Amino acid sequence: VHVTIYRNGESTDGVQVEIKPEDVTSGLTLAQHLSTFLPVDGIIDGATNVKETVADRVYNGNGIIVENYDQINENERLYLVAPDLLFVWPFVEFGHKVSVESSQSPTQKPIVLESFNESPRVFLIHDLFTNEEADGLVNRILEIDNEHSKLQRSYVGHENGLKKTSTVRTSENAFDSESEIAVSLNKRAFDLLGIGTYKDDMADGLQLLRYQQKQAYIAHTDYFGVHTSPEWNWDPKYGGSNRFATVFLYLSNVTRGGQTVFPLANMPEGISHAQVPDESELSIFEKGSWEEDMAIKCHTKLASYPRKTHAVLFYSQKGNGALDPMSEHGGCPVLDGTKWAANLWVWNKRRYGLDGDKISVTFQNNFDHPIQLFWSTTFMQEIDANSHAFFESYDNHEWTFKDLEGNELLVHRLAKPDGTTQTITVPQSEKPKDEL
Ligand SMILES: O=C(O)CCC(=O)C(=O)O
Ligand SMILES: [Fe+2]
Repeated sequence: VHVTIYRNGESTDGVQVEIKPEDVTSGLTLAQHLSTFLPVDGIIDGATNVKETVADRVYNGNGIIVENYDQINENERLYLVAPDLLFVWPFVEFGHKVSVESSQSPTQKPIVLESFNESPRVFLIHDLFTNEEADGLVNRILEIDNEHSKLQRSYVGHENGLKKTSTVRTSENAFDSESEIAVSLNKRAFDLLGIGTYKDDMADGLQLLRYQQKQAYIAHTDYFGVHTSPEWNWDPKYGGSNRFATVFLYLSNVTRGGQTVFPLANMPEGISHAQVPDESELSIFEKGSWEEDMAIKCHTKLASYPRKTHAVLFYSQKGNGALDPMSEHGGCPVLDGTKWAANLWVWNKRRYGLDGDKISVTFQNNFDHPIQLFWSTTFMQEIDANSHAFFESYDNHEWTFKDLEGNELLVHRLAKPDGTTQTITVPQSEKPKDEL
C-alpha cells in the first residue's frame, strides 16, 4: 500500500512511502521502518543531549495505533510518534472531522472532533456530553457548602500565609473529582485524545467555573513555565511532566461575551465574530482596564463561542514534546448573562503535586531572634523567636532558614522517607547517640 507519513501532530512535510507486508511484523517494526524515511523529533536526553529519532508507534488518521498490514488503507495518512510522547491530533484542514468511539459516551454516539485552527491547535468537540450532564455538574457544585470545595473566587498563591484572590482571574471555581459525571468525563477526555486508557495521575480533576457579568480570565497558558520549581522537571521535551491538553466544556449558554480567545491567532477565514462591543457596552468596565481591552480582542482574534454542550480541545504541547506558547488563551469577559464552564486538564505523564508526595511540615525556630523562611528562593514568612510556622509541601522541595541579615542558617530538602509529617528545627539539635 501507498501512504503518506507525517511526524506526530503534523499536516505538512509528509513523505510518500510504499509499505509491504513484511515491513509490518508488529506495530513497533513498522514504526522503526518508517522512521528511516522520516526521522522523528523526539525527546532529548538531558544528560547526553541526544534526541530520539526513531518512532515506536504509528497512528492512523482516526487516532488508532497501526499494528498489522491489513489495517492500512491505500493513500491514507499515518503519523509517527516517538517513545514517551503522546499522540497529538493533526489539523489536516479547516473543518476536517474525525469520529471517536468512547465506551463512556452517554448518547452512544461517537464524539466528533472538528479541526478549527492549526497553530495553536484547536478542535471543536461535538457530542462529548449531554445537556443533562451539564445541569448535573452545575447543580452539584451549587449544593456544596463545604468551605474548601465550594465555589469560590480563584486564588493566585499566598501572601503572608493568607490566600490572595486573583485580580486577573475574577471568576469563581470549584473542583469536582468524584462525581460520576466528572469521572466519566475524565475517561471520555482520554478516549477523545487517543492516548490510551484513563490514568488518574495524569488528570487534575474537573474544575468548574462560573463567570458573572464583567468577570474574566486574562490570557495565559495552561502549562507551567519550565522554571516553576526546581525539584520537578517541567519540560516535556526533556522527559518532564506538564499540562498537555485542555478539554474545555461549556455548561451554559451566554447572552453576550464569554468566548475562549486565543489572542496570538486570527479567526479562520470566513468565520465571523459577533459584533464588537460598542462604547455603551464597554462602559461596564473601568476605562483602560485589561477587561475592556480583552473584550475587544475577544471579538477580533481566534475565539470559540460558548454554547451549552459544546466543548473545545486545545494543546499546550506539540507532537514533538515542545511546550506551545501559541496556546495562550483567556476567558473573555461576560458582557451579559452567566457563563458556566469546566476545565479538564490532561498531563503528558504523572502530574505534579499528588497527595502521595505531600509532606506537612512544621518549621520550628528555637533561636531567641526571629528568622526568615524561604521555599526555594521565594520568601514565605518570618518566624518569631521560639515560634513556628506550618506549611504543606512536597517531596524534594527545598526550604531555607535565614537570619534577618540574610545569612543562611539551614538548607533542608524534604524527603518522603522521613515521613509525611515532619518538624524541621533550627538550630538543629544534636541527636542523642542512644536514639539510634
Ligand atoms: O473561560 C474560558 O473560556 C477559559 C478559561 C481558562 O482558560 C482556564 O480556566 O484556564
Ligand atoms: Fe486556561
